Amino acid sequence: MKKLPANILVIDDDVDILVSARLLLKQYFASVTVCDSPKELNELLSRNDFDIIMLDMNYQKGVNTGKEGLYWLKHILSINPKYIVVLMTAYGEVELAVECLKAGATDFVLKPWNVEKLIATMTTAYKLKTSNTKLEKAEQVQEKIQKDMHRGFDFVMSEAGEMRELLATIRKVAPTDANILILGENGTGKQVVAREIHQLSERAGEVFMHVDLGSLSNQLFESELFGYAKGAFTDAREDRAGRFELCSGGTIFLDEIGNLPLHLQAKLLHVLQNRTVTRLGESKERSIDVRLLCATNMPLEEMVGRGEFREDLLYRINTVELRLPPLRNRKADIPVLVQHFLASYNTKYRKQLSVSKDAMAAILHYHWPGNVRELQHVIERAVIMAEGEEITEKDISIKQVQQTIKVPVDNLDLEEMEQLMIRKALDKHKGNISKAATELGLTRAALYRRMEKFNL
Ligand SMILES: Nc1ncnc2c1ncn2[C@@H]1O[C@H](COP(=O)(O)OP(=O)(O)OP(=O)(O)O)[C@@H](O)[C@H]1O
Repeated sequence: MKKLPANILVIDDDVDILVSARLLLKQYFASVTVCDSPKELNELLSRNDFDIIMLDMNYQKGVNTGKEGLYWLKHILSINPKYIVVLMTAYGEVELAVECLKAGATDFVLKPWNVEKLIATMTTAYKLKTSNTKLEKAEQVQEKIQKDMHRGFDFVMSEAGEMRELLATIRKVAPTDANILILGENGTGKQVVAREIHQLSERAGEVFMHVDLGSLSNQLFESELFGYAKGAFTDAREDRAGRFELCSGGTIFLDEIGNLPLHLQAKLLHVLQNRTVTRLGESKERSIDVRLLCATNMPLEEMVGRGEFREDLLYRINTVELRLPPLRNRKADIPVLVQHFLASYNTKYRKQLSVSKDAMAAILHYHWPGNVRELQHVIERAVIMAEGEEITEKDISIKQVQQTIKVPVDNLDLEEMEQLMIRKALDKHKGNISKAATELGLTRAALYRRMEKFNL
């Protein structure tokens, strides 16, 4: 028979009872700790994460009032009201047992016990513990999910051109449990890709937890990620699980990992190596089972060279590295993304707009410093502003199109100069190929060839 993964503590001053409880329970449950004095409770509870505590009612020879048991029951529940306590009472102590149930005990067993009844009681108590934990986790996770609800995280990517290989890699690595580091400029879609990986993994039915490390202060970083015990700091009014515990079974996405200060990098490394977390203000370690995805727009390898990022942490997080190219280098994605955003904003603003050829040409020739995020905003604004049936070039408010590109006079790299001049001409003429070609003294075909060469 498969043992239940329960961690049980049995407290009784009668050593014979402890020996037989241990022998019996070990056959059905993963871990059984025994102790002959409730005075050791504080120490035991601070070091271990017990699922069920089996507590005797009397600890002094000749005293059978059960008052001591009631006292220790209350003591345990004052440490954490969520503890599952099963009491051991003798025949004739029914009134006392009822009093204990009112005080918060989960159940009681009669001594001497009937083996089947004892195992059934302990199994039910363990199921109650796990469903309470799931409920607690669900409530806390719900809060985080609610925040994400209004955001659209549909993932679209062209199957053509530059992105084909990247898509293939995403599909290949997603179902594995490999740690993945996603690199790319701001707004290139690192978070969308992380969510897609989670969706394509075996953990899809579990939680996806996004943690923006860039927005957490040092103090918050530890309590948010690892949780805390009541009283660990001034505002810690109750025990709270951290994000790692909350998403156990699922995926954790550490965004902006490059912002993590060195001393916290060491803590994170410890968690990843041991697959356990210790809540602030506690000493016991709790196991976690999470898949790790990280993202950054910072050059982590250079940071390792400068001593700003731990090399051992880098190797732990980048089993697979995905580089999301900036939007300007993945032109095949632009029409797909435009249609995607157009469809969703048409629905949102109750319109049926399409994009005119001129507008699409301008979009294709812009260099999108803000990447997909900027494109999304531009399309939303255009949908709002457009008056006819089409989005025209004038609805596409790409301010930077008009900005002058400075040609560095000390740069003598001919290819780079050529690229800059072409971009400058295209910007000046808002993506109009004929006008840009005339200005550059090239035929349209020659300009197209160069644009292809430079991926413009
Ligand atoms: N491939 C994509 N398909 C659909 N939407 C996308 C895609 N890539 C990006 N987006 C949209 O662009 C916006 C920015 O994406 P996301 O937040 O994933 O980028 P990021 O690289 O994580 O940005 P930052 O580095 O600034 O946090 C989001 O609103 C997202 O929905």
